[in-house]
Amino acid sequence: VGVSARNNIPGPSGLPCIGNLLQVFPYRRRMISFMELLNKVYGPLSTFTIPGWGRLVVINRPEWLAHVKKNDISMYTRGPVAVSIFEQFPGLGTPVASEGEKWRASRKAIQPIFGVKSFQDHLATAMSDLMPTTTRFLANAAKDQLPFDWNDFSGRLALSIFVKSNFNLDTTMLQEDPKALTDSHELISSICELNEISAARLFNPYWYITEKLDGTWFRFRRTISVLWKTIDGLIEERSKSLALAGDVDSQETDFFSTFLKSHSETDPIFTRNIMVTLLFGGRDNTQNSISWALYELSRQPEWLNRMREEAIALGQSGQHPTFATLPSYVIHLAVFYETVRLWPGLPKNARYATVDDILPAVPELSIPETNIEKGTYVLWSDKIIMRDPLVWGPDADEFNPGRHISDDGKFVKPSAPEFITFGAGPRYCPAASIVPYEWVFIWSTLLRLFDFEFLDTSKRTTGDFLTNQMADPFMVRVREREA
Ligand code: HEM
Repeated sequence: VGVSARNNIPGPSGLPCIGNLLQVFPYRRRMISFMELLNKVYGPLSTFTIPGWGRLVVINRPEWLAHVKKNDISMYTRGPVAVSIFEQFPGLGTPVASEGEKWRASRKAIQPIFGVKSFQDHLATAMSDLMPTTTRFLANAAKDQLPFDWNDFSGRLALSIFVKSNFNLDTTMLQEDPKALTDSHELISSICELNEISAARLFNPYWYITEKLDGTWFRFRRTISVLWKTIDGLIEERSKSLALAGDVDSQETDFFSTFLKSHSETDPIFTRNIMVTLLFGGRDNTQNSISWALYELSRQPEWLNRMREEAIALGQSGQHPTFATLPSYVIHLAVFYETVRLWPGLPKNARYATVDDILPAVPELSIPETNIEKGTYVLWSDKIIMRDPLVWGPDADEFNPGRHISDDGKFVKPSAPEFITFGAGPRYCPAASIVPYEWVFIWSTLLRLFDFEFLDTSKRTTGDFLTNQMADPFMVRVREREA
C-alpha cells in the first residue's frame, strides 16, 4: 500500500497492494473483535495495513495513549480517513470533524455551552422539569404491566434531556401514555442509522463505491436530510421565541441561547452542525450509560439495592441532587464510573501522526521505545484497555463499583491514564462533568419509586456503531414501590 515495513512490531502478514484488507474486511463492522484478536495473538502492540488508512499501529496501553493524547492536535490529528467521514456526519466544521486551527475555533465556539453557569442553571432546570413526566410515564407502564425495551426508553429520555437542555423545548418523546413507546421516533431512528452507516465506512476503504451499489449512500442522504430538517425546525422555533422575547439575556435558559448570545453572527450551517454534534455526542452516550447501568445492575442486584438505600436516605425530604450535593452520592457515582469504565463512550478511536514520534517504553512488558513514522495511524480501544487485567487488575472484566470506593467509604474518582472513558488531552469530552450529574439525578429519582423486573437476563453485547450502543432490546417491566 506504499508504506514502509515495520519488522520491530508484530502483526498479521499482508499481501502486496492490499495489505491486510482481506483479513480486516470481514471484521469491518465489528472492528473491536478484530482488535481483540490482535491483542490475544500479538499483545497490546501490533500493526497491520489497509488501503486508505495505510499503516495502522495498535497501541492498547495507557502509557502510549497518554503520550498520544498529550500531543494531540500538535503531533497527532484525527487524520483524513476519519475527518472525511465525520464531515458528513456529525458535520463540517464541528470539533469532531476538524483539525488544527479549525478545531481550536470550533471548540472555542462551543465553550460557553459547557461553562459552569450553563450546566448548573440549564441542565439542573431541564432535569427537574423532565423527571416528573418520566416518572408519570413509568407509573403508567407499571399500572399496565407493560414490558418495554429499557434501551429504547433510555434513548428517549436522553433525547428529551437534549431537547430540553439545548432548546428549552418539550418533546412528545415520553408521553403519559406508555404505548407511545411502540411508535418509532424519526430523530432517534435517523441518528442511529447515521451512526451505524458512519461506523461501517471507517474500515471499508471503498465505501463511496460499495454504498452506491447497495443503496446505502442514498439512504444516508435521505436520512441526513430528515435530521437536518428536524434540527433546523428546533433552531427556528427557539430562535423565534428568543426574538419575541427581545432580550436574550433574560431568556438564556438553554445551551442554544447561550451559544447564540456568544455567536450572534454565526453561519446557520455551522450552528446546525454543532447542534447535530451535541445531539449525537450527548444523546448516544447518555443513553448508553443509562442502559448499560441497568444491565450491569440486573446482574449484580446488591448494587442496585445499595443505590436505592442511598437514594432514599439522601432524598428523604424530596430533594434532588444538585452540583453541590453530588459528592454525597457515593454509591451512585461508583456505579456510574464503573458502568462507563466497562462500556466507554467510544469503543475504538484513532489518531494520525503528523510528525515522526517515539512511544515510551513499557518496562513492565519488556517493550522498548517504539518509533511511529509520520503518516502512520495509531489505533486503540478504550474498551480493551479498560478491561485489561494488566491495567485494572485480575477482575478488570467484572462490574465492581467497590473499586471506586475507599476503605473509609469515600468515592474515589478514577483518572487517566487508566481511566479514559471521556478521553484525555485537548479533545477531552467537554461534557465530562455534566454526565454524572444527569445520571445520578435520573437513577436517584427512579430507584426511590420503582422496582425492576428483568425479562431477559441473557448476556448482551454492542451493535456496530461509532458509540457503544447495546445490540437488541433489553426488556423489563417496572412496579411502583410502596411509599
Ligand atoms: C457518558 C457520556 C459521554 C461519554 C462517555 C463521552 C465520551 C467522549 C469521548 C471519549 C470524547 C473524545 C473523543 C476523541 O478523543 O476523539 C468525547 C468528545 C466529545 N464529547 Fe463527549 N461523552 C459523553 C457525553 C457527552 C455529552 C452529553 C455531550 C454534549 C452535550 C458531549 C459532547 C462531546 C463533544 C462535542 C466532543 C468533541 C470534542 C473534541 O473533539 O474536541 N459528550 N466525548
